[in-house]
Amino acid sequence: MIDKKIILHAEHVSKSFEINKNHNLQVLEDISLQVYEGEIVAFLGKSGTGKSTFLRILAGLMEASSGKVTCNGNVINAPSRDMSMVFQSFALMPWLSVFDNVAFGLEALNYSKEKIKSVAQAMIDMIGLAGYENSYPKELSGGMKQRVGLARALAVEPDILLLDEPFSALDIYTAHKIKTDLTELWESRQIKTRSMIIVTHNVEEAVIMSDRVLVWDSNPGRIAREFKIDIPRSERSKRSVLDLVEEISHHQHEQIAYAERKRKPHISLKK
Ligand SMILES: Nc1ncnc2c1ncn2[C@@H]1O[C@H](COP(=O)(O)OP(=O)(O)OP(=O)(O)O)[C@@H](O)[C@H]1O
Repeated sequence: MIDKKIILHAEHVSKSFEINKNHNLQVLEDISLQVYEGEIVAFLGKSGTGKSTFLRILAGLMEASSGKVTCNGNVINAPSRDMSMVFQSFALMPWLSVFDNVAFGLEALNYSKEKIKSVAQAMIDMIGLAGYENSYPKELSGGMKQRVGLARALAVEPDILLLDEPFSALDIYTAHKIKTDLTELWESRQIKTRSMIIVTHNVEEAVIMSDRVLVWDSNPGRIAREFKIDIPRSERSKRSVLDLVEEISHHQHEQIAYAERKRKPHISLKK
């Protein structure tokens, strides 16, 4: 068996926030994760399980309380050019045109003006925004804004793309189209990204897009279970993944029911 290369490695990551002098909220507890070259990993879980917090720690946007993250063997304690992030809220700069939003990250890479221009234009064409170079975010639909977010993140050719609920603000048709485009770019290797992590609440999205679904549990947040998706991506359709979607949804319902039972006081009715 050929050993797969680990690109991103989190070791025993915990995080707590100080709520007040007497109270720390433990959001993540002892999370370890290895992300390999060539895979898409989905984080699936209900709200508040700490998925976004963990993603921010992986991206170097937030410090862990304990534990360590390395990307390509380098310790992450600040944003790294090996990783880019795509946000649910798009996080575009409203005062910049589509072209300048996409070119923004390239300017930090000390590329020549010509190279910035050609890379940004190639990315705009690839992601389906040709003709909108001079538009401003306020003139775009949600789907187009997220295409700009993706083009900006991909332009710097990150090894890892981190996607924090990238489709949840979009209508289902637009979301479906962008997901399909992104997975096609990934499958055909038109993008140089070697791994992706996608945070989602949507079981079907996780199963259709990823190679591994990691189901999160809360209080404190942790990875509770892993489901491997062995169906080739090109053969995945709503029908072919139905059993897996049902199995994962069933697991999630059991998790929620168990948490509810723990939360509620036991009531016994005596005659
Ligand atoms: N800066 C912060 N200070 C205090 N608490 C925080 C902070 N950031 C996150 N939290 C808390 O950490 C917990 C996990 O939040 P997080 O956003 O990581 O969860 P999530 O699983 O991504 O949820 P969602 O799917 O709704 O985005 C929540 O209880 C949240 O209130």
